[in-house]
Amino acid sequence: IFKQWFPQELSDQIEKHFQKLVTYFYPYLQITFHEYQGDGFERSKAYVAIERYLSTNSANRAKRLKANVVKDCQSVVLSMDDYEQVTDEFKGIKIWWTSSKTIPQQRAFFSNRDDDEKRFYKLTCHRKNRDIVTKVYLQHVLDEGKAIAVKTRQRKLYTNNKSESGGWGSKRTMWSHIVFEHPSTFDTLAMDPKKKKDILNDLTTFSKSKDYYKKVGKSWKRGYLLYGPPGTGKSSMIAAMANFLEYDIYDLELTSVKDNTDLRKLLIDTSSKSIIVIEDIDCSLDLTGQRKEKKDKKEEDKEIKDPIAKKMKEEKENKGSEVTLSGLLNFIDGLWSACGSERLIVFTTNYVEKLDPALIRRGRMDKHIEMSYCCFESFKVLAKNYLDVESHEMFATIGRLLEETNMTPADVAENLMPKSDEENGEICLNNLIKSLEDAKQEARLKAVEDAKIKAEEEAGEKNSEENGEKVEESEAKIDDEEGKKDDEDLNE
Ligand SMILES: Nc1ncnc2c1ncn2[C@@H]1O[C@H](COP(=O)(O)OP(=O)(O)OP(=O)(O)O)[C@@H](O)[C@H]1O
Ligand SMILES: [Mg+2]
Repeated sequence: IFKQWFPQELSDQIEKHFQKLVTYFYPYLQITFHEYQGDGFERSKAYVAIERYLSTNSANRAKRLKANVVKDCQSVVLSMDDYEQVTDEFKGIKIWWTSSKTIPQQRAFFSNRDDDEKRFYKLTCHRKNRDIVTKVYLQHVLDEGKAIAVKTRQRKLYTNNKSESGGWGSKRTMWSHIVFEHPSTFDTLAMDPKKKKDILNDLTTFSKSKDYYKKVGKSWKRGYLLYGPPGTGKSSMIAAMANFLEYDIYDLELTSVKDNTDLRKLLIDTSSKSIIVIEDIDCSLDLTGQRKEKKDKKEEDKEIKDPIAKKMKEEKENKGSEVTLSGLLNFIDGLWSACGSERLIVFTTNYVEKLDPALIRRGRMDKHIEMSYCCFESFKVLAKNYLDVESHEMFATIGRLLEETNMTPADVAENLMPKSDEENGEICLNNLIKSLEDAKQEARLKAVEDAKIKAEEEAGEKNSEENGEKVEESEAKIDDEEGKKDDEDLNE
């Protein structure tokens, strides 16, 4: 009726003034957050954060909920259904959140598609609280939402794809991942309790030190070197660290990285809140022997005359990695390593003495952790985890034997694990004592054998020295005699 009686221009004017009048008396402020901003294909980060915030803080008060199964994640996130309203309170201020959507008018009547619907959240609050809501409350919502997202996300275990001669194609990504579900935690990890506490403190301090790192002018990362014999729990420790800090893991396979440039690209493509792991760093690449290798190569090339064989050899060599020690040093502590934040870099090795000192200096590898053979304290943790036994009369014997022999936690754990339904704690502890005694006996025999070999070697050396002296003497004798003969010849 309104449109019929008034001409278009006039009705526009009236509507404009009416709106003005309403805003003049309307005491509320409204802010909308759209799911997609502009032409973006990516969901707005603010929208996602608000969704998470509302789903945990207010969704239980809403009457109609919507379930979203988060992508490649098995958990269900409940959020407010469309056109639902919830109330939130912040420092005594009331804030209303409404979820809503706009539907394009031209949409075909029979169309079921909802991808052109535009969802948004609308915040309503009193105008007098404008400052506190826009400056403090919104920041609080976004931070909370982000923190909830981090807590509920599925953590991932990444590994690098092999880089090909042309680099990674546009479609292929540098890292592939699976969901990270390792059950190892610091509770299940058997090691000296003091050392464990020290590591836990170190990790907690690191994760809270964002501002401190900024203040001292360091990028927010920390290097750990885990070293020790095989089976002492280095890999388990990495998993425990990731579970404790709720970080992702990037397991870097150095031999599949073509060169230093690719190594740098991989680094840039890692996210924050992650652990970058290089396992068995001493075996991954012959980082120190590169120069020597090249010299040898020249000599070998001279020897290989057959052109086909030579070409095949060259091709084989080219396939290998060209990552150098300096490339790796820069990866850990160079300018590029400052991109991203909150990252741990962990190296593991069985032979720490083989590593280049530059690689493990403080600043690159800040904390060196030795994972050693099983001690009595570690055994107690394993006994509790594997057998639910906290004390037993056999513990004293085991403690003594562990001091006398070296056995890795992996071996101890294997002995403690029941192999059938009939095996109870006592049988398993007996098994452990038996294998500890065997190991002790074996070690003793080996020591005797080693001593024997050493003695033989020393005796051999002595003999050869004596022989050498004898040879020299006889050579001198021969020389003398020959000299005399020559003199006689000359005289004749
Ligand atoms: N300290 C430990 N606490 C608990 N379990 C352990 C410990 N050390 C080893 N284990 C057990 O032994 C197995 C092997 O351990 P892990 O793979 O962590 O050893 P590692 O030090 O990484 O060995 P490697 O040097 O050969 O890689 C694990 O599955 C774990 O169950
Ligand atoms: Mg390992």
